[in-house]
Amino acid sequence: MKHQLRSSMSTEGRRMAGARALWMANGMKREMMGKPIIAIVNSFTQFVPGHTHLHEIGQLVKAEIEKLGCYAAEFNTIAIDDGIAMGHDGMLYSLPSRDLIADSVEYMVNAHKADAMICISNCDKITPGMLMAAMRLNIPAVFVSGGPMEAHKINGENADLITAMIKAADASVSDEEVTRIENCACPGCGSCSGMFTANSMNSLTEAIGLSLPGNGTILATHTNRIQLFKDAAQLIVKNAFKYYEEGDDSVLPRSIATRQAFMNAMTLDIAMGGSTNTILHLLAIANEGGVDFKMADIDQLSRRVPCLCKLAPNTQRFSIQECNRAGGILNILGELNKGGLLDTTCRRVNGHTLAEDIEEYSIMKETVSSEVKRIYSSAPGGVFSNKMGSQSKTYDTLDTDRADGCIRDIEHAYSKDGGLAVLFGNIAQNGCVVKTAGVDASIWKFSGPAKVFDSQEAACEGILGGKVVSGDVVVITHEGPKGGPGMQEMLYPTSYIKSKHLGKGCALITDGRFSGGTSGLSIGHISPEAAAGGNIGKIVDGDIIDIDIPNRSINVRLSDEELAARPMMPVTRNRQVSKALKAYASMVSSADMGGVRIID
Ligand SMILES: CC[C@H](C)C(=O)C(=O)O
Ligand SMILES: [Mg+2]
Repeated sequence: MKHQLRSSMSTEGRRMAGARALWMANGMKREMMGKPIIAIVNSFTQFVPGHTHLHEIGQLVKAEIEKLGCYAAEFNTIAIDDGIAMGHDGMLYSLPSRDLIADSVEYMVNAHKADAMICISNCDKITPGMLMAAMRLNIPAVFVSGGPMEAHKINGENADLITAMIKAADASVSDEEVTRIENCACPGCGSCSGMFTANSMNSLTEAIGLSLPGNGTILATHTNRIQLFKDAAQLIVKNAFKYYEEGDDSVLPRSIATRQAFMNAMTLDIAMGGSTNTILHLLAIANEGGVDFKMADIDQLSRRVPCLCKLAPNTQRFSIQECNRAGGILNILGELNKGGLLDTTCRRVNGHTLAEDIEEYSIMKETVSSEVKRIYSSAPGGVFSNKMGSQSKTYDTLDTDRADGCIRDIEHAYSKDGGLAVLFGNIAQNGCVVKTAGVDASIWKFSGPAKVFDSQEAACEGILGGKVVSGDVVVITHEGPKGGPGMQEMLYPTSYIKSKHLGKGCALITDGRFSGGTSGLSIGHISPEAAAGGNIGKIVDGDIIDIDIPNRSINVRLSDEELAARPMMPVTRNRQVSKALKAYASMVSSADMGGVRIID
């Protein structure tokens, strides 16, 4: 049964003459009326290298769509660069911007009754914000991200912005060395080259099935990225007609991003040691679509999914470009499928099932198609460029070494249970998260005295000032979604712990969150947060904290009675919070629900 075009609201009927006049003033041809109007949700900005190359691509997509007879209208969302916003109170705005992006997409698409949308995202909060909007609106949608940044290597090891941050705070490193590293750490456009949050989310979008093969790993500078945009533009038109002309609901985001798809995506996330932010965002995206996907599901998966792929910051040997050479996301999924860990019946935005795409895009088959070789041979250009598709270098061979290559098979897994874990205990009755893939196995069990700080800034000062010593557990409170507000990423304190060469000697726990660039024994998203009365707010210096990743527990060594009798520690910091952020804080949930807005 056909579906009526949403846009008919403003293009049909005598009384909409004014709206039609305005559509034609925008450039719509009269013969386009009565066909789907496609929104191009772009996110170009020159504040973020992951978005600085998106200016022209929106109009290239428009041209591709209009060749097929549909009118396409581009608009832009905001995009915050976490790596620039952090280290000061700019980071308070990062997570709140996710929900602002989701709202801005809803406003534009519903105000103008667009029929379908192609979402051009990339960095940390933009992809999840647009995914939240897609699940909220549930109109035909295709995702295509700006693509990952090339990785700079020094003596075969990754040298990225995390390297720059750690070296810069290490007094033993010269100014010249710091300058040398910062000059090469980010060699142009794209989302920072490790399995940080942006690349984690763009890879998960590919796993969920809302983007095309290669979306998570084809480099931003490669010409194959432009081909991906052209393919996505053609696909959104095809899907819009399937939905409105044929009544085919299978192209809708909620038909694709089902509970099974979320479980597949989380399985991938655990297997690749993705950023812990993905847990926060997947919970929020599922919530928008009414999908039953909770922290308990993540905990259950983390106990049986092996870690099959480690990229920066979990290793300095590989980054996204090497993952692409090993077959990218669909080949990690292929290895997981061999272990029966996926539901491959899930249908994807290209109309295929996951089983079909895993089979078609495997690089381990006898004969690999030229299309598959083209995608996974995309290699770095090796020169600075902030222009999309500025080079077309290729690898001579693909990485099919599943024993010691970038992607492992289950027999050669880094660990039998995954790269992410959920812990519970009297500090986190509703859970907290840790990226196990980034924790040295020697400290999966750790106990030590608390050193408590009620702000990220105070913690940074304490770590750099020598207040934190080997054996300590750094506790950063009142940095949750409500308490911060905005649940800051704690990349600076976790990096400073490394700068002070305490990486294996200290733990850090917080109701805040971590950048995907964080590794080490860093436990975040503690829920309930201190600002919601959580027990983390009762911890004082010297309390013994017991962390046990294998047994999934985190406790302060106090009896229930002692803990209940403890008062909440007062907040001593002096932080100026704007009205906009206070409004956010007044409605936001703790991290265990994804830091979502609670209205009803
Ligand atoms: C590398 C740090 C990056 C900018 C980030 O914020 C993340 O991955 O979340
Ligand atoms: Mg981030």
